[in-house]
Formats: sequence, structure tokens, C-alpha cells
Amino acid sequence: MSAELRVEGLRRGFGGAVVLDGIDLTVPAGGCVALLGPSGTGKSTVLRLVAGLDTPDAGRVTAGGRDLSGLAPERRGTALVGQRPRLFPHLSVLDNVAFPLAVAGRRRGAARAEAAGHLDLVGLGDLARRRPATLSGGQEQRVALARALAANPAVLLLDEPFSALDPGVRAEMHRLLADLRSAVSPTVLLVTHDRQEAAALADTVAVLLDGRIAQHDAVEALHTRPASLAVHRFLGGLVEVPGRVEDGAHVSALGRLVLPCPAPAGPGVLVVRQEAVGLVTAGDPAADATGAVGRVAPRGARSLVEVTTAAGTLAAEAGPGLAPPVGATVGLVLPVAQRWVVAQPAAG
Ligand SMILES: Nc1ncnc2c1ncn2[C@@H]1O[C@H](COP(=O)(O)OP(=O)(O)OP(=O)(O)O)[C@@H](O)[C@H]1O
Repeated sequence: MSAELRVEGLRRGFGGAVVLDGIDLTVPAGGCVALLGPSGTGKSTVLRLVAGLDTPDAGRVTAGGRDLSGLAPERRGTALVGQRPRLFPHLSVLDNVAFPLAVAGRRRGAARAEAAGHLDLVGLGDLARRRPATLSGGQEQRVALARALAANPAVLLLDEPFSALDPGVRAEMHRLLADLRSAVSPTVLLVTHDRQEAAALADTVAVLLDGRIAQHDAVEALHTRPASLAVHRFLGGLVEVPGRVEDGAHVSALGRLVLPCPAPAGPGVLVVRQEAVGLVTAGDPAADATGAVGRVAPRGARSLVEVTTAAGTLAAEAGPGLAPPVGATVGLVLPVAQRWVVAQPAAG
């Protein structure tokens, strides 16, 4: 059973400070949306409001068209898995997973048989008799997922469920969640502050900034077609060229750069992902900007190269061993297809 989750006009403040200022968000039935935002922006508060663990000041939540307002958490058809697994230490792994089934009135044998199926689903069928204290962190989180799914929730709420795990185990959990989605298609709302995790797990990503959904889109669109400079910067975008749009081109200190699609005339900041910016030798006719390398910062095997140009500091990524030395004059190519303008309100 999975249902469309709809959050409409959700508002919540604490002690006079508005945290959520009118959140609208839809997760299609069987879909997975990641709610991504900086620390303290209210991501967990959204999940708590959906789960019924907190009450909104305004707005409502529906699942499959059913208004959840006023319903107790256990009557909402939601299941929440957080950063900590919160297993019952005195129960076996199997009985932990069987717990929601027993609460729902299933006989012990039937509950255990069903729970065993859910443990198999998370790859822990062999550990049914163990106590939680004997499990690794990743295994405990698998049990927590199995227990949440055993409740047959219409909506599965995941609040940074893998952030306490080390990177290798986290990658395994990402694969597990993808497998679970194929096997049982729950509707999933996932809270994370990790951009890579959001990209790996979700169909679409909603960016929560300043109490509102700043943009809800496919991951690639968020990176290459941000709705605002705040979204561009939150997603790590570094290349911004202030200027204005005139006759299908962006005009700035770099000159006239043709745009791949129509943009409204007027002030606008040209953005291009630094991963898409090409580094060429100075004087290359393909270069859209020229400048001196101001800084080279390692980014794993690659390097981030900052270049001081007539339009300010721009950035490009260089492959292993390909970063030019600090002080060298280089050219930058801003590929036409990768150019995007974020319109700015006219000054004054
Ligand atoms: N019960 C509460 N009472 C008072 N303030 C609260 C309460 N719950 C949340 N807040 C405040 O609301 C804001 C948002 O908190 P929330 O935990 O939802 O953010 P978050 O985006 O999930 O953060 P993080 O990524 O750090 O977990 C914070 O400033 C927090 O201190």
C-alpha cells in the first residue's frame, strides 16, 4: 500500500521564530522525494508534522487524499525511521520487527512469519534470533527499516537514517533502499543534508531554505537550472557572472555570451556549474574568459581551479594532474548548453 503524500501551506513557529513559512510539497504514490536543506532549517519538523508528533500552526497533510489533521501518530499510516534505530533491547531482532504487527492485533505466529519475510527483505533473515546489542550499526538500521515496513505504512518517513553510519555501510544502505523501493514501492519522504545522498536515492529533491521550498526538481535541474542564487549556492555552485540579458544573450564584463534558450530581458546572473567549465590555454579562440589562476584546491582526485577574470573570480575543475599552477594565465570555456541565467530584481 502506498499513497500520495500532500503537504499544503504548512506553517510552524517556535517561540516567535517562524521555522516553516508555508510548505507545499507532494510526493507521488510510490515515489521518493528528498527534503534537502542546511542544518536547522526545519526538515525534521516537516517529518514530525507529517508523522503527527507535532502540530502545525496552519496547513494540512493528506495521504491518499485522507486528511491526517488531528489523527494520532499510530492512526496516520506513516512510519518514521530516524538517525538512531531505537530498537527494543530486550526483544529479539524478529520480535522487534513483529512488534507493529502484534500491536495491530496479529497472532504471535502470524506476526513472526510476516516479520521473517520483512527481515529477508533487508537481508537479515539469518539474524532473527539475535538481540539488537549484538548487531552492527548498519544491521540495526536494517532492522529499523524492516520494522517500519512491517507496519505496512502508506508513507515511509526517513530522517537522516544513514548519517550515523560510516561511508561504506552508507553506500550499502543506499543500495538496500533502492532494492526496497523496487520490491515494495513505499511512498518515501527522506530528510537529508547530504546532496549526494539525495541524488542517489530520490526521484526529485525539494530544497528547503528560509522556511520555504525554494525549488522542487530533478537533481540535474537543481544543479544546472537553479531557480535562485540561493539554490545555486546551496548546491555548491561557484560560477556567477553578473550582467543583463539582451536579445537572447547575456551581456557582462565578459562581453556578449549567447544563451541556449530564451531568458527574460533585464538584470540577471549567468551561472554555469564549475564541473562543466572548460580550462584551455590563454589565447585559445574558444575561451569565453581569460584570467590568472588565484588558487588551486584539491577535490579528491580532481582540483578546483579559481581564476580571476574581468567578471570576478570564476572556477573550473581540472582532472588528475591537470591543474595549472597558481599565477598562470588560462582561458575558461562556458559551454553554451550549460549557460543559465537567474533573473535579478531591477535595482532601485
Ligand atoms: N520543539 C521545539 N521547540 C523549540 N524549537 C524547536 C523545536 N523543534 C525544532 N525547533 C527549532 O526549529 C528549527 C528547525 O529544527 P529542525 O530540527 O526541524 O531542523 P533540521 O533542518 O532538521 O536540522 P538538522 O539538519 O540540524 O537536523 C531549529 O531552530 C530548532 O531549534
